[in-house]
Amino acid sequence: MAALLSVNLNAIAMLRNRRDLPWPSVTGIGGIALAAGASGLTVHPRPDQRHIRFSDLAPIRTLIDDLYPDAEFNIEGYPSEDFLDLVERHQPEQVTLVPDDPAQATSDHGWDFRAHRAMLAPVCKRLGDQGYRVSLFADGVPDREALEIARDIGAHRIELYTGPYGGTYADPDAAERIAAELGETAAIAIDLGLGVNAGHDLTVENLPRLVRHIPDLAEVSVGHGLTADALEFGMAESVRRFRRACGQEVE
Ligand SMILES: CC(=O)[C@@H](O)[C@H](O)COP(=O)(O)O
Ligand SMILES: NCC(=O)COP(=O)(O)O
Repeated sequence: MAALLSVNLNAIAMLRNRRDLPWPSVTGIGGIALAAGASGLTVHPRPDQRHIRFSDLAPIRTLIDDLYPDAEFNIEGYPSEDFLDLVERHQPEQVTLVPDDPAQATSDHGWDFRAHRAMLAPVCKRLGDQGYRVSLFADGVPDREALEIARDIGAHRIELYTGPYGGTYADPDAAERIAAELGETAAIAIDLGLGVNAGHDLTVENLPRLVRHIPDLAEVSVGHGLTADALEFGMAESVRRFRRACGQEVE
């Protein structure tokens, strides 16, 4: 089955936060994404709320419950007590735990499962006992023993960190090498009974190669690249709409 697409709304929230105005509407754009067939919405609220605000979560939950009950809400973040509280108040279908430092500009690595086993195990149990699907952010390194730890502490899935793969946009040989390694890692995870998601810097251009290497990829979450794509492919229509608003005759 083809990988599902969860649309990450962080970039939309960041654009909204430039002004003290309610647009672009994070929930509104989320609704457009779901109406177009996205299987879910992803948010990665950070402690400083620099893009997703904690107050964005309730309307997204309501949007899905009221209009798209088959869609999934995926909340990502570092498992601080505040984050876990946010998750438990908004009940996403999936929680993706990411080893982010609050000062980090964006996510740039997966968990060190050996070093963080003791911290992650009770968190995975707490979330798993409440019925959440738990996904752990993982580097694309085919390290079976590390992935066994992820499985043993109760993760249902891993999310492969694809930042290094996204960085190879000008180097097809490197893209092929990294995609093969991600594929090898995914195959081990699947063999261990874990589902495999992927995300970070994915684009229309780099997704086909990735899915060739990970035929059983469950889900990708995409924000930055998808927002850039929406701007590029939506800009012409917006210019026509604004020209009409200016009183111009537009073909
Ligand atoms: C875990 C991951 O790769 C994404 O959620 C990414 O961290 C998005 O966060 P930013 O939008 O802050 O870059
Ligand atoms: N979970 C990863 C994710 O949502 C990726 O976001 P982006 O790098 O596409 O902005």
